[in-house]
Amino acid sequence: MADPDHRTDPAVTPTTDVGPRPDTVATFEHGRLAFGSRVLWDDLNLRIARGEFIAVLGPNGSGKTSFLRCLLGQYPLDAGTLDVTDAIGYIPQQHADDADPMAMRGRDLVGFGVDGGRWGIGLRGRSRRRRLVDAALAEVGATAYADAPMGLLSGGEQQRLRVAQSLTGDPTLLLCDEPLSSLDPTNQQLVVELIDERRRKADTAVVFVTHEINPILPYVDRVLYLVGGHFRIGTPDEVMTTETLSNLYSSDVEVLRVNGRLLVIGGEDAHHCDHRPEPATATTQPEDDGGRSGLT
Ligand SMILES: Nc1ncnc2c1ncn2[C@@H]1O[C@H](COP(=O)(O)OP(=O)(O)OP(=O)(O)O)[C@@H](O)[C@H]1O
Repeated sequence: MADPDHRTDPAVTPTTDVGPRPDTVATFEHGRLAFGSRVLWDDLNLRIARGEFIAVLGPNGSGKTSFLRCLLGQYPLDAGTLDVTDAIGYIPQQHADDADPMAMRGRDLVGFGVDGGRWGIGLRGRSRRRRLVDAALAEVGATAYADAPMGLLSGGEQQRLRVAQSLTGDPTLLLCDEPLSSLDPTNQQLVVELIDERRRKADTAVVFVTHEINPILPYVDRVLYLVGGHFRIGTPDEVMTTETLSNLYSSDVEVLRVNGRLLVIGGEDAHHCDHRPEPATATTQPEDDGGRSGLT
């Protein structure tokens, strides 16, 4: 967790602890990712511990999926280092499935997690595959409909199968890219509980990209909030405040707590400044920015 010595702003954790630790699944040190002149983040120092639940928040285009892609090894950092476990499970955005939903059964989808969809695996491979698929289906309670075509299943059942697919490799780090979108509140709750159960049972770290923090708020240890090349890291109580988000968005944002839920007013509108770097303002950092600005 936070190293008090690195704190420049008592409200947030700007630069989290760095250095090797056995209970760590990923460590960014001075990480920077940019596409051309567009900097998504710079000087990112973040250690993700076993069993930790991290929510990645931010407006469209702020770099949430790119953050997952870095962890998956698909996007190399432009500067700094990333040390990450290779035992990673991944729940992609729902529309990422490209197979015919009526031609594919649930267990086929889960099997892709074992062999990536390769054909021609030998007999020994097949029995191992079946064992891993059955175990993953049981872990998420999806055995009963594993042989039905995906296209006949509800959104919640389909998402359960995607969670199963992500667990076949026994991950120590589970990356979730908006797994709740297009689910109703009941199924959102079921899927979050499933993911959190895995976290608790196997001490698997969870990095959860979402536009809506409320369904996961009770489970979240820390938030990584990305906006237009800036970021904040800290507990929900530290980051999800009027002061911190107004500072991050460089505009008025109000955070209200209503019946245990967070209501953020203004942030989504403000995000459209994410192309804001201009020569005159790009190098101007808020006083408490602690060097976390990604603007160059
Ligand atoms: N391979 C790439 N090459 C160039 N630009 C890219 C690439 N990948 C992402 N980007 C750009 O980086 C920015 C961040 O994209 P990313 O998909 O990470 O955002 P996001 O926060 O996940 O957005 P959303 O909430 O809409 O899913 C976008 O402007 C996107 O166009």
